[in-house]
Amino acid sequence: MADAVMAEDQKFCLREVLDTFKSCLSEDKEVLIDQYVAGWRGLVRFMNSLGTIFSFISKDAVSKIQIMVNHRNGENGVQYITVQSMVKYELDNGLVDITKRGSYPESGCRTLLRLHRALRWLELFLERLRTSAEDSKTSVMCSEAYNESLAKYHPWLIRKASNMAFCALPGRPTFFEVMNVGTPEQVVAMLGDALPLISEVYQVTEELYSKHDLLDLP
Ligand SMILES: CCCCCCCCCCCCC/C=C/[C@@H](O)[C@H](COP(=O)(O)O)NC(=O)CCCCCCCCCCCCCCC
Repeated sequence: MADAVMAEDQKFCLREVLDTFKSCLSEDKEVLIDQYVAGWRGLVRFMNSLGTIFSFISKDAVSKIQIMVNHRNGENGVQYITVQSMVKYELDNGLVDITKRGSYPESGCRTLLRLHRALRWLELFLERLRTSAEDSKTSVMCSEAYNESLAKYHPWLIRKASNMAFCALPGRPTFFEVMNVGTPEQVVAMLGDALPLISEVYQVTEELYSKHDLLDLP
């Protein structure tokens, strides 16, 4: 059993996780929810391997992932194949709380919006990692990326807890090792490959949400 767990762990490689995000866009640029959710699952697994101090973050991410999986497995699962079809279905059927929280606290639209905002954090953080010098601090890169993105949607206590957790991040060399991608040069190259795709997934979602006025869903 222990061996099986070890083998599982050894297989873990951040390249595969980021590749999942690459596979999120369909040919006609729709965002595929199964792949999007699989990408987040992989990232959460990576975060868990960094220590239990991140478990309050991973709990929230896991619960949002689970809400999306439940929509996909529900009787209207086919409506949730892409973010585009989900938005249309939920809006057409009045399944979204638009101005204040009410009957639909677990709508796909508001849940995915939270992950979407976190994707912006990821994009900013990975870009900082990619261009960082050897002696740069991951905690600083992480909190700068956070302050420019997710922080503005979080209350004071969450911001405080998040910034404390970031301080527990390992230094750049160890962080790169845990990514299990290869040499630092290979990590940087991999990030350079993955980032444009992550950024495109973010942009496509952002434009869709903006077009339907969904960027502030409660
Ligand atoms: C590697 C370091 C990990 C840093 C993670 C940075 C993100 C910090 C997010 C802090 C969230 C704190 C938990 C609570 C959040 C909720 O209040 C809040 C609002 O939800 P509500 O409207 O339902 O109430 N939720 C959210 O904003 C969604 C947060 C989702 C966070 C997903 C984080 C996954 C991190 C994956 C890290 C992978 C790093 C890979 C780098 C090579």
